[in-house]
Amino acid sequence: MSTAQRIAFLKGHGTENDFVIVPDPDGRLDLPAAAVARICDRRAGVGGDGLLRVVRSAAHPEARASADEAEWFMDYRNGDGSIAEMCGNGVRVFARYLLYAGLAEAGDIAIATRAGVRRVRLDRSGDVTVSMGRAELPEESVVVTLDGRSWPARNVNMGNPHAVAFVEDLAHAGELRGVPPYSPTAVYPDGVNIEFVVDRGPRHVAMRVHERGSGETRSCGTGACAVAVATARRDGADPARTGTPVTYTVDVLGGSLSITELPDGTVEMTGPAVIVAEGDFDPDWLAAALA
Ligand SMILES: N[C@@H](CCC[C@H](N)C(=O)O)C(=O)O
Repeated sequence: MSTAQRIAFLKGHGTENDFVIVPDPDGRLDLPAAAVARICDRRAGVGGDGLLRVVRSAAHPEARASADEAEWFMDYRNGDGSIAEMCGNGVRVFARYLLYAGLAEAGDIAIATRAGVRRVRLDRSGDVTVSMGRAELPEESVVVTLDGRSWPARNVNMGNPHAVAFVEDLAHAGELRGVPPYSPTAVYPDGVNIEFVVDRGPRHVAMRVHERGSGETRSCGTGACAVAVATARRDGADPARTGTPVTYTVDVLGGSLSITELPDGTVEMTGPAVIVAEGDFDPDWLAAALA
């Protein structure tokens, strides 16, 4: 057994969008993209759709300015190691971890992300609610193509980019092995998360998602918010105009999320967040992954 210092990790998920959580309060760990991809590898690593590094805002250059408002920064990485601005399921799991580790109290927790500070409400058990900020709906949109069929997709930004396509049948989405082609690609210079959506009933939809940097996942929180807002506009609902909140249930492969758009334009997401396991990286394995 190596005598090198052991680094802890945990595993968690939110509606089966799963994450490796790496506590690094003082921001000492340098995690290059290749190391993150190795850790998230489902065969050769711990396995996960993404990685959540838990860093004190004061110890991270991208979050230092938010340190007075939010003690902790969610350094989110996709499964391929790329950096994303925001992760909706991730921020619920991140908050659950803070409580689990005794780093925060139940109630309201502010968490710094690359998309800004997000406020999270949670108790010792039960669902977690996050104020996800406002959805932006840029005019430029794309056409998404899959298995020889094409659909227009609504452009929604939840801090990260989404293209929401309403389809007749989720089976049309096949296995979503690669990035579904979209055009014009210039609309999303940094890539995009693509949601395929069907109606399930009044204010109730189901989606599948191909995530930028992770492939098809069983859930995407920011994607579910984007879907709820795009569906509301399609249905002629706009809380900012009517003053009435609108709630959609969004089914994902890994469960269900409740998304409410409020009259002030902000979006609230409620769903589960689970810590599954904790352990240590083998120091030699980690050293090789970091090399
Ligand atoms: N699964 C996440 C989104 C993670 C980031 C995304 N893949 C991106 O690159 O923007 C969620 O729950 O929101």
